[in-house]
This record gives sequence, structure tokens and C-alpha cells, in this order.
Amino acid sequence: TTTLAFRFQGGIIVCTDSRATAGSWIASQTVKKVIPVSRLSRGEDKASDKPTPGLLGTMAGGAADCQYWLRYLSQQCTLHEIRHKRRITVAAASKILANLTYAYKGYGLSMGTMLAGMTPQEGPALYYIDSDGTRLPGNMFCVGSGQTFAYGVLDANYRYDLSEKEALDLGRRAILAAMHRDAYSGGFINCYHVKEEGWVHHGFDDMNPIFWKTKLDHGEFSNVTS
Ligand SMILES: C#CCCCC(=O)N[C@@H](Cc1ccccc1)C(=O)N[C@@H](CC(C)C)B(O)O
Repeated sequence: TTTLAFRFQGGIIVCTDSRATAGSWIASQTVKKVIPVSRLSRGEDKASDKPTPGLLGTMAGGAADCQYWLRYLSQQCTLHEIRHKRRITVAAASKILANLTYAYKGYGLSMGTMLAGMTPQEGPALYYIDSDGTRLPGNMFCVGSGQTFAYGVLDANYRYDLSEKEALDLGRRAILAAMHRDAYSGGFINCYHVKEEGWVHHGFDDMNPIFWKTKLDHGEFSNVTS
């Protein structure tokens, strides 16, 4: 897995790959590793331009652990919003998950997650939470077996004042680099933009045509002979 998220002037970009593995077996190429955490989404979240209010969570590590506990978190967030009649803050949502993983520390959970959202109280907020019980606020995180490849691209090109298009393209290019080099990352590039009104899905695109187009149009990956 390769997942990334970064804050910039236009909100937060969240991008992931879609591969699940079991050793060298590729179990899936179509895993949805970004899930809406508040407002349990019903049905397909087609790439559209209308923002959906709420937070996004990302998955890396044990597939079952991530799927189970992010759904649990989503339910806890919904309960919070019912009881307090207002959207949960990213700080509070991440604390629910961090407290849960810390309670299970040593039991063998494997999860590396990020929570991203924009609330009136916090503005654009991004947290890293993992199964060790670590909870960190930050401006940029890359999580998963391909994280180092993604960091290389982000660290070389990130600026806070990127335009929305530049930020989306940078997020996708960083995931592409990791999908190319990391055997445990691949499949589709899943990309979201989180802003004031909520999140917008910007595509679930097969990496193959994107890789060859990047090579052709930008002369990158020139070490690769077709
Ligand atoms: C078979 C099968 C289902 C997937 C098994 C399964 O959890 N694979 C894991 C790798 C892993 C992790 C811990 C123990 C063993 C195997 C996996 O693919 N994780 C990806 C993210 C999840 C959300 C898909 B990524 O981190 O690589």
C-alpha cells in the first residue's frame, strides 16, 4: 500500500493506490482505501464535483483491521454528531481511533491510517494514527509499504501555495512513483480533495495508461523501455 495526504492553501489532497496482497499473491487491485468516516456513505461515491460533507480516513496495513476499525470509527462519529448536533472535529475523531488502537496495543493490530477533514473549529486538519497508538497532527504524511517512494516526490515538489490542479497532479504523481517501484502497491490511483464544504472525489484511475502517458508527455521514467 501507498497512501498520502497533505495540507495546502486549497485544503487537503488525499491519494492512495488500490492493491491488496498476501505474500506475493495480489489479492485485489480494486481496494477502496479511502473511506468517508462521518456520514456513512450509502452506495457508490462516484467522482463528482459536488462536495460531500464529512471526514475521510485512509487504510494501510491489515486489510481486515483497517476495514473493521474505520467502520467502527464512522459509527462512533455518527453517534457523536447525533448527541452533540454538530460535525465531529478531526481532532476528536482521531482521538477515538487512537484511544481504541492504544487499548489494543500488543494484541497484534496492524493499521496505519490518516484522518483528513475541514471543520470551522480547525480549518483543514490532518492526523496520522497507527496501531502502535501513535497520533500525530501534521501537514504531510505518506503511509504504507510504498511511503518512502511517495515522500521522495512530495518532498521534491511540495509548496503550500500549490493550485488545486497542481496539488491533485502532485498527489497522483507521488502515488504513481510508489506504484511503479513498490511491488505491494499498484492498481488504481484513488484521489480526493477535501475542502470547506466537504470532500470531492477526483477519480479512481487505472495507473497503467497514466504511467505511459506520463512517460510520453513528460519524458519521465525514461529508464523504462516499453
Ligand atoms: C488475502 C487477502 C486479503 C488481504 C490480506 C491483507 O491484509 N493484506 C495486507 C498486507 C498484509 C498486512 C498485514 C498482514 C498480512 C498482509 C494489504 O494488502 N494491505 C494493504 C492495505 C489494505 C487496506 C488492503 B497495504 O498496506 O499493502
